Amino acid sequence: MRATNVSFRYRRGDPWVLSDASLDLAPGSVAEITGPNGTGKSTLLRLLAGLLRPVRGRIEERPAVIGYAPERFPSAQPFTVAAYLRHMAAVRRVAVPEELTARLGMDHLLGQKLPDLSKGSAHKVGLAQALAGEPGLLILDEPFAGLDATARAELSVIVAEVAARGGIVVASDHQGDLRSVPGVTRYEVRDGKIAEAVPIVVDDPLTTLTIKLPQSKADALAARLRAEGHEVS
Ligand SMILES: Nc1ncnc2c1ncn2[C@@H]1O[C@H](COP(=O)(O)OP(=O)(O)OP(=O)(O)O)[C@@H](O)[C@H]1O
Repeated sequence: MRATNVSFRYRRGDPWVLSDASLDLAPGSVAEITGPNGTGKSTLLRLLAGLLRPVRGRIEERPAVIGYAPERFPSAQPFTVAAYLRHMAAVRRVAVPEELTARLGMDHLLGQKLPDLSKGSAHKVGLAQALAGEPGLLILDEPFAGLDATARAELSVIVAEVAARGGIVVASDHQGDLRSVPGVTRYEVRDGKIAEAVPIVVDDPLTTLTIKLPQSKADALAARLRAEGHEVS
């Protein structure tokens, strides 16, 4: 799949979010999308998923079965979890993700109404519907946020399985969990472009650094460090 010279802005007169941005994704690849806050990561993911159309440029060879999980699951819908998953599977013409709900530890949620779910549980519903049907393209916006440790570990395994089957996985991931998946390529969205980021050396042991700085500069430094792939809490 290929995005070539893609430019996008939400409205005429708005600043361009992406400008002549290109990205090549081979079958079986896992791409982590990084970048400072508000730089266009979610926009890029929606463009790749086909939910937004480039204003200029083109996206080609997109796999037929696409799974997309947004950063925030829209839980204000009058369905139970089971009914929602059945409905989405029918709309997408894929199988109901029964095995996946067990793997994500959400079988006990199936009878609950979507608006009654906690944020983490609602997030799992979004993931389960995206993972249904063995997607050839899996787009995940901050998939690990709000998940319990067991579900986080299982999701990494599922992502690796999708890639091993030849699927393309593209995800933003502030938490850094995706890096446990072998062969992840990191890309940074910055100034409207997409560039391959410096690879993280997984074997390099992590250390914790305490930094004291003026409060007013903390957010900007945290964003910069996250964009470089560091864990910041
Ligand atoms: N629906 C929308 N309408 C208009 N502008 C939007 C819309 N969604 C996002 N934007 C703008 O597009 C730019 C990129 O936003 P986007 O959400 O893609 O960034 P992001 O890198 O995912 O941010 P974050 O790290 O905070 O999640 C921002 O300036 C944002 O305000």
